[in-house]
Order: sequence, then C-alpha cells, then structure tokens
Amino acid sequence: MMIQIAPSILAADFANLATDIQKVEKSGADLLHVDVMDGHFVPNISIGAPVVAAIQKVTKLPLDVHLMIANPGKFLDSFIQAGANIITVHAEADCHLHRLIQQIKSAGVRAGISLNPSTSLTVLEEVLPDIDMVLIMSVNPGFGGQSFIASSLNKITRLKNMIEERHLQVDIEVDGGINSQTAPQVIKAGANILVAGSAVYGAPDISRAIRELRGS
Ligand SMILES: O=C(CO)[C@@H](O)[C@H](O)COP(=O)(O)O
Repeated sequence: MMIQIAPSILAADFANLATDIQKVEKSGADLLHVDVMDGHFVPNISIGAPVVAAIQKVTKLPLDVHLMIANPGKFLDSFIQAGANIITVHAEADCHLHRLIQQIKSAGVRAGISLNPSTSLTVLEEVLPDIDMVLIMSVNPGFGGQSFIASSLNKITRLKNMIEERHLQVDIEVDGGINSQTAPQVIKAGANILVAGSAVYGAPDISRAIRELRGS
C-alpha cells in the first residue's frame, strides 16, 4: 500500500499559516492534517471551521480534519461546508457514531474514526465496513511533541488483521510521536497514513523529512 504523509499544522507557525502550508505542499506532503481541539474533549484549544475554510483557499492538498471535540454532531456541517476532504470523529465523543458517519459520507466526504490510546478496537466492530479510515492515536491527544506510546504498534497490527479478515479497504492513520525512528515501525505494523507535526515542521529540510518518514 502507498504510504501517505500528513503534516500536522499544529506544529506550524499560526501567524504564517499559508506560507507554512505551502512549504509542506511543495515538499511532497500527501494530505494536510488539521487538528481541531475544543478545550473539553482535550485539554487544549486550537482552531475551528473558519480557519479550515481559509486554509482550503491556499492549498490543493486534501484536508484531513481531526475533530478532537466533545460534541462533533453539533459542528459537523460547518466542517463539511469549510471544505474538509476527510473528517475524523472520536469514538469516545458524545455522539451517535453511526449517524455521524452517515452524515459525513452523504456529503461526499471521507469518514474516519479515531481511538485514544486506552480505547479498545472492539468499538470499531459494527462500523468498520462503513468507514474509510481509522486514526490510531499513538499519544494522548491534545498536544504536539509527545513521545510515541509503544503499545500502539500491536494495536495497529491487530487493526490491520481485523480489516483484512473482513476483506475491507480501510486506511490506517497513526498520529503522535511519529519521526524517522517510529515511522518504519508503524508502517511495518500496517499503517499507511502517517501524521507528523514536529518531525516535519521542526526539520531543517522538510522535503527530506517527508521522504524519510515515507521510507523512500
Ligand atoms: O493530534 C495531535 C495531538 O493531539 C497530533 O496531530 C500532533 O499534532 C502530532 O504532533 P507530533 O507528535 O507529530 O509532534
């Protein structure tokens, strides 16, 4: 499977966001990962739908919007309108997951479900055939620059098996602590979309960092 790299703009300079987005676009990024945090679901506040709408005007990269918000149903339409190409909601959020997936997909947007490190894969059992992507959090969500949680590797392997046993086509995205050391491990375990914030924006040569993460 092709490996895709999704730089997280959480590590970009918010005062120069368009420039920082164009940097990763020119450097070979496949997607742009947009972290939306509400200060309830996670202990941090980041950006909302108006910023996603503004970003959409300055890049051709597909927008991979990760909703770390307590009540995703309330805001889903605004992120669809803002131009999100993938919308990921958390299994732990206060919502009817199946209804949200239907709402996302009926708008022609790809649907993802994210799991926190402590959440079991069993919550995916009933919805796996309906979604396009699972986002495995390999840190506790809320902040960039944290260390990769090693048990995520086994979780990715088990998820890959679940997908293959059911003959499904579901992307496995991994987010948190991805760098040149952890990237080959998560790829080997079965992930095909790698989110990276600090390892991309903190690198002296962004093109090289993206190539290294991809393993090419
Ligand atoms: O969603 C999050 C954190 O909640 C991530 O997208 C981070 O932004 C990844 O940052 P690094 O661990 O790659 O620095």
